[in-house]
Amino acid sequence: MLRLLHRWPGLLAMALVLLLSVTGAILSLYPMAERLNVPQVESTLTVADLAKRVQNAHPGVEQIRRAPSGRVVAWWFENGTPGAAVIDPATGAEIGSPDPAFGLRFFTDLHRKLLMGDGGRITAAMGAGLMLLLSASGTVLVARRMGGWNRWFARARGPLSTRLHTELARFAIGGLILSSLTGLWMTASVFSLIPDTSVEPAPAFASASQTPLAFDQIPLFAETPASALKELSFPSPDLPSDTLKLTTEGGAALIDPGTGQMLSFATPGVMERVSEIILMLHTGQGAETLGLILGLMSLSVPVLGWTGFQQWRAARRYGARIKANVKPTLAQIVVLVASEGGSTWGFARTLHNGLTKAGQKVHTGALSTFDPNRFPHAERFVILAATYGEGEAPTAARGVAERIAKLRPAPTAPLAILGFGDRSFPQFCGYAESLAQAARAAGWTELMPMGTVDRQSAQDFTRWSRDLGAALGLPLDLTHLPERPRTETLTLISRRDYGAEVQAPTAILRFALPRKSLWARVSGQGFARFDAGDLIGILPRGSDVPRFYSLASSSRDGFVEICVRRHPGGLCSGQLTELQPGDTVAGFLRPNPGFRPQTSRKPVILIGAGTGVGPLAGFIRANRRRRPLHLYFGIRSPESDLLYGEDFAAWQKAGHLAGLTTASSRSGARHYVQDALRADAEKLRAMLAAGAQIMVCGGRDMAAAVRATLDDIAETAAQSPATLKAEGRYLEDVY
Ligand SMILES: Cc1cc2nc3c(=O)[nH]c(=O)nc-3n(C[C@H](O)[C@H](O)[C@H](O)COP(=O)(O)O)c2cc1C
Repeated sequence: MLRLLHRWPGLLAMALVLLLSVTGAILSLYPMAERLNVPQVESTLTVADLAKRVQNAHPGVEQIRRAPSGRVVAWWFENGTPGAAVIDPATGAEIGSPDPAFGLRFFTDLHRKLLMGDGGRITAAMGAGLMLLLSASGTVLVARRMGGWNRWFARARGPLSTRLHTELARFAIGGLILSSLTGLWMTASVFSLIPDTSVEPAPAFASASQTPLAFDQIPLFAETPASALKELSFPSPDLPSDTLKLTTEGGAALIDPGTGQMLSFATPGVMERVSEIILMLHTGQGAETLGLILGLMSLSVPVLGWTGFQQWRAARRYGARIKANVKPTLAQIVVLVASEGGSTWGFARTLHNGLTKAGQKVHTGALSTFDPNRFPHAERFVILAATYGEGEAPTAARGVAERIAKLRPAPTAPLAILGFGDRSFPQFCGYAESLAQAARAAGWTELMPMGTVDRQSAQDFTRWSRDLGAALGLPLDLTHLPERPRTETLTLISRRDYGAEVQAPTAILRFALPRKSLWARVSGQGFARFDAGDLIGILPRGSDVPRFYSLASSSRDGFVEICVRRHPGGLCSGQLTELQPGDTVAGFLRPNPGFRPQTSRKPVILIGAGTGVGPLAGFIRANRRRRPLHLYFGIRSPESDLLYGEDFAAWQKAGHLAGLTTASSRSGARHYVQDALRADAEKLRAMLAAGAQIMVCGGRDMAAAVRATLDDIAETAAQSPATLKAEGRYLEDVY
């Protein structure tokens, strides 16, 4: 409920809340700028001195006002015309126009009333109300996420967007609550919803017969420092019994200009003082540093909005579809999920529903935010974890195994782990295995031995669910019906064929970008935004199990390109390599952020063989900044399967590709790509010493041979693939 209260106002009113916070942050700069720019009154200057200086310069002075920033403005009426100016209190001379600068007026109007009238004011107030709702619900959610109020300052866990959202919220929430509450108060007072209890001194009349005294003869003027002045009104020359009126923080007094006597006095009421403090807290006038801090806090709103939106999208994709998710603090069984592509969430949902039906209080959430303190009543933990790369964690769960290994004490509730993977990878369920080892290292009790699910096998899952049921003493026998991924239709526009002569029939297939709705474009969903190296899942006809291919293009190229080799008997590769322009396939996008060149100007050594050149070609095509990219490409024969052979010369000419080395295994000297690397050892070492990154894409055997060769070539431990990997400078996309 609380989450909904946080999410929907956030999403619906994002634009309005953003506008208010950014304009608020801009306006917070003005009071400080004003304080720094206007001359301040000397500490010894009295109201009498100031009044005299101004009157000398402008005998027709009607009023002097001093703002909290120290800015003194005088109004006068002389020779039949009114005038006003900012005054230098040291001389009484004019130093500028009192009208606010265009920027200040514009941003104030935008902030207060969206450049409209009362309708804008009410909308802005609604924005402030929503900000208050978001901040208040966010406060409780942060406390919940951290595992209680006493852990408010504990370290935030999880993927970057989640951490950033929590950290910023902790920094800014107090300021946002203050600004929205004070903003609401100010709008309410504009609409007279707050009683005006300002007290005025009782009316009084001056003795009309007396000539006005010099200001320093008036005791109150001589005693009051000019720094305490708020407003001084002079008597109207047309009304002989009119009085002087002096307003300071302490109150307002009416004074007889002829006798210097105070005729009446009023101190401000509680409400008036409260209103003043609220005005100061909201505008920063009179509290400029606080204003700047509040402005800085407001600036966190755009980032909070964006990271919150990212979390909503991630939750919508997976977690939000978990029905009857019990609060973490009340859960008996906690199911934690580490997934990249989302299919493991589908299994988690089946498990969640099965356990709930069996009468358990179950909470299912992402492993990335795991913190045992969030689950004080947990009796059992279950981790469902997919594996990526070479036995590595899905992107969001990186670092969790290391954290688990350091848990002291380990949770008392026993743990069951189920790994999801693919037996054709050498590190089958390698990440789940690392988690199991980490749990052992921490001394976390095992509920049952680790289970595995190969290629999302429903049978494997059912078998494991029975074992889990036995361990929990519950009748579990779960059937998982995989959800068909939501696909889009891709139409082939062109194909280039290679390799038939060397028994490696391969095609570069180029599809048109599917049409995107405006919403998909704005939110970057599906094919709206992707990079070379991301994956496309293709659902072949006759199967609900997707096959993944690395993308050889980015959305900026305006097409979707993949390289496919036809495997004997391969269902998907067979269908793809038979496509003709105009034919369609069903596909969906899966981001692969772990395989991207680092942003830097340093060289990149691209190593690929066969269809593995696809994403590498995509990086080269996208290399508009002409970073030095060196491609080592293993093929069978230059006459037959040199994929992108027609493009390399142009890319080299355009500066997109700095070096190209091919190694052909079925012609001439029978070279493999690792032989080409060995021949270039000197050059490679120099590039690595210059901070180069290595990216390898292709078959598993090729990748292993490349790793071994580079290990041989490395002269120092710092250049070894293991060290480079740990630094994120050695990336592999292997199949
Ligand atoms: C790029 C890529 C790399 C993978 N690497 C491994 C691996 O090293 N070991 C393994 O057992 N499974 C590996 N898999 C298989 C996935 O772990 C498996 O398909 C899992 O069910 C995906 O779950 P998810 O959709 O929840 O992310 C890999 C899959 C892909 C697409």
